[in-house]
Amino acid sequence: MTARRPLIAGNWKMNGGLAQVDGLAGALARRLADTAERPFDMLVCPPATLVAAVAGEVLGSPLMVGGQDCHTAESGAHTGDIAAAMLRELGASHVIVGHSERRADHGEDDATVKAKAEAALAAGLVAIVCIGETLAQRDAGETLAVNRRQLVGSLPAGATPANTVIAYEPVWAIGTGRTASPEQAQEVHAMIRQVLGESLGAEAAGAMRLLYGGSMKPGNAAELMAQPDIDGGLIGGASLKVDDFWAIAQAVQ
Ligand SMILES: O=C(CO)COP(=O)(O)O
Repeated sequence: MTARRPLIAGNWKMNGGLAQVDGLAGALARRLADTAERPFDMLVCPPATLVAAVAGEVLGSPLMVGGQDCHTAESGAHTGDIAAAMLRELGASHVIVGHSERRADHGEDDATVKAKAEAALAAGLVAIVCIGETLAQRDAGETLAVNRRQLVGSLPAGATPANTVIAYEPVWAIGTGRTASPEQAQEVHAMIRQVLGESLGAEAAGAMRLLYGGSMKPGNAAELMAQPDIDGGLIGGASLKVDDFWAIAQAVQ
């Protein structure tokens, strides 16, 4: 089995301002620089308005910067939208696509998410493709089927372990303080890796990073990331506090 380097990714969502450029991103970059042993990669995804400032702040440090969304097109008449290449030009290396909040708030379906992920790859960004079931779907016993459908429908053509990360984020666990149990998360992650194997082959599936997201905190990160198919976290609320985000990274074994 290929060793997968854990990825600790923070999704700031629509939070943060100029104060967080130094106070959050800068602080994390300094901690990373001061840490000799660092068995993980770390990424922050601030709002688009802060990507350039954060990228400038952390330049030369191991801390990576990503966007939270991109358009499917390279450019054009799409008021208010952002192209993947624009994020890349600012210094971003990653972009989140298909977050459940965007699927809900902006009606993004799997085909749109796939097109966004492909736009990200074309621009040289790593796509973090999000999937996850609602509580109603889980209660109806549809968890594995829903996640399989979303994964197959959202996976970009040309996905490799180097350019694509999958994030499993059960909608009912996001921002609720109610996290999936390690067993619940692992069950879905194992299915994801199996489905990836069917479309990409066993070697690529074994090397691709699968993140868990949904109320990941310092107190539950270790047991989640100890699961065989969980390779890090996509963290919302706890990524807005330097100490909490750092503590989650320290939970990597
Ligand atoms: O949606 C998430 C990350 O993308 C998870 O958010 P919380 O960590 O706040 O539950």
